[in-house]
Amino acid sequence: MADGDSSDFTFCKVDYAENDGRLDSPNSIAVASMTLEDVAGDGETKKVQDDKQTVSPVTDEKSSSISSRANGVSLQESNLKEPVVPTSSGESVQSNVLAQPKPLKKSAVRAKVPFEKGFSPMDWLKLTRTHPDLAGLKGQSNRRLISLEEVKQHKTGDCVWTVLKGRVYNIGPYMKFHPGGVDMLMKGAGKDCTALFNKYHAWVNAEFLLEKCLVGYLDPNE
Ligand code: HEM
Repeated sequence: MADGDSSDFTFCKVDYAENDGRLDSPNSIAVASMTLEDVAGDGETKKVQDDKQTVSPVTDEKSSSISSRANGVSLQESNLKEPVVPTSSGESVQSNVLAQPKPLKKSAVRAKVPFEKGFSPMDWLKLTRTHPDLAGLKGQSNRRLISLEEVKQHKTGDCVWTVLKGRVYNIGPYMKFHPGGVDMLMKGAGKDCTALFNKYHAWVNAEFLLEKCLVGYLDPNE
């Protein structure tokens, strides 16, 4: 920019001058103010944007407080301290929802373990397509009822059984493919892992992922 040029930027300036010093109701909010002179350097002064651009808040003239007509929420008299919730009868009720935020539910610490080469989710999908008997059924039906006692007896090697949402799976072949690692998956070995599963990733579609690992169903009469 050539000498003598001037530029003046003002961002988000709130004008309280005509507002008796109160902070609840600005009369105008300057969004951006910019004056550029001699932009092209040809001696001709051009005003790119002039004067204060103001956005007036939606104002209730009587009370000069901000009110949102779109959602019917009024901040009148509240001085923005507490949220005001509209009721079905149309009146506004003071709410302390924001004043006392609910404590966040502590979520489980999640840590992904790097995959060994050949053990990515895509490799698992390929394996399930080429090896239909990952459950190790050897011709047995995968619709039979299985007791928890029998599940407990399968905790090692290629035969690691777990119960998930009433189904019994052999998770042995899935071990090295599990994104949470072998150690984590082994916590479900020989027992019902539904609670642990939901704690870490209730959204995971195990029914699909472990389809070929289905051994049977947990006997509900136990
Ligand atoms: C038994 C069937 C299970 C299946 C099919 C399974 C599957 C998965 C899948 C697909 C992910 C990746 C999730 C994502 O990217 O958002 C994952 C991650 C994980 N899983 Fe499992 N899981 C099983 C059981 C368990 C159990 C019993 C535990 C804990 C004891 C566990 C702990 C974790 C952890 C800590 C992660 C890493 C967290 C993350 O994704 O950031 N999983 N599991």
